[in-house]
Amino acid sequence: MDPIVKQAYEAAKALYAQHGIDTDDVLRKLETIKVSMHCWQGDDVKGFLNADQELTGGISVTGQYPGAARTPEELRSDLEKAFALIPGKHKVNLHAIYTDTDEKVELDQLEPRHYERWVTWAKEQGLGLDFNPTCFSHEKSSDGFTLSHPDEDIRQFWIDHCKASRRIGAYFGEQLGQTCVTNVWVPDGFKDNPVDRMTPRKRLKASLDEVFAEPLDPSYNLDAVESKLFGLGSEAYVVGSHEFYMGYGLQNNKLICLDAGHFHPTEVISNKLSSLALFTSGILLHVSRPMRWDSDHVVIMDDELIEIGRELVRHDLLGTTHIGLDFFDASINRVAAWVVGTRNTIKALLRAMLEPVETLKKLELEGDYTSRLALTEEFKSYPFGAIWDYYCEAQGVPVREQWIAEVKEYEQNVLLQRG
Ligand SMILES: C[C@H](O)[C@H](O)[C@@H](O)C(=O)CO
Ligand SMILES: [Mn+2]
Repeated sequence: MDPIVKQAYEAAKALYAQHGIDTDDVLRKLETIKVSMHCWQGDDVKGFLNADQELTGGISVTGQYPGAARTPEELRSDLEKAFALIPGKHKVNLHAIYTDTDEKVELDQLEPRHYERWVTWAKEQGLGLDFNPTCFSHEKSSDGFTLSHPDEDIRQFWIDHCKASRRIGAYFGEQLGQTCVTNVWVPDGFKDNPVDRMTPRKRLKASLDEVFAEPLDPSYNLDAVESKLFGLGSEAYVVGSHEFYMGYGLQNNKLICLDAGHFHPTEVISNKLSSLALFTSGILLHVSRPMRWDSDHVVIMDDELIEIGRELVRHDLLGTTHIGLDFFDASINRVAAWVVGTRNTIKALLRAMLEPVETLKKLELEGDYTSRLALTEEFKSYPFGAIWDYYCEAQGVPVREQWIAEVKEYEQNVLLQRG
């Protein structure tokens, strides 16, 4: 252990102890928290099934940074590099288009065997896997509709794809001994004001009922549904709105996925957790960073990330909340994007765990808002960085910015060789 890191930790530990916070305990708890790192940051949401297809569904990746993964092997190598720079053991979130198979297979025909190599790798790496049907970047979604499509055959195709996806999720869970969260997001919506807002929602509801009809062991697979306010090309109306999925999820005991970029620009998901948690058995988060729109920027330590961490910690929601990441930036090194976003998400949880929550709650209850504000502000400059550095060192990953040199070396030796 680096003596400077150790010394700084001991000094910080003593400061936190004055407020009854046991930093060793905090780090033991932090170690148990898994973040689901999304595979699609590694190749700009292309996947391997129909890699030539244009990215559709109202999402967009901008940037030309070299080195995107072109094969499952390359993507796994990049993920391994990122995980080597992130403390803790985590999960990888796969989209259906990230098959690893020599077969040419359609989305509605997918089977667990098309992901066997991912499972073998996840076992070797001690990682969990999550899953998502891919209801975009396909000729059958070219007019912007999938599970709510008016054409029965097309709708059935997407229903069958989502059913297949749940079985793949259950296979992941059973094989890896870690529950897989399979998250359904569909882009369906209208660019301009619709006349009939209700009928597409009726069709989406009926489709979901079919998708979820098969009972699966919840210790293997948990279903989630993800809403959205608008997308590129669905600015006026999205079928799967927040109200739609909140209703559907509550009525059908599904995890409700809150994506930080899927609401009005000033609306935050942190403020939703304490309400939803009262009525759901669990929540899925897509931690992202919308900039003026659902831009999916890399997650930074901004006010909203700090607040998400606080809500999860203060209300003891870590046991029932599945934390996933969802951003894609092709203008910077993609491995670095993962590392920055994932380290920040874990660090935000640590920051929240290092706050004197009981004292603050007591002050609030007593109506001493002056002390509540003053103490909250003072804690912003408490030395959580020293605890973080110690955690990184203890977990065998680079301390502070030392990881940047490793990414640069990997870029030279691996990413730039991809042409
Ligand atoms: C690629 C993901 O499925 C996608 O980002 C989805 O989760 C989403 O947030 C769409 O805006
Ligand atoms: Mn999302």
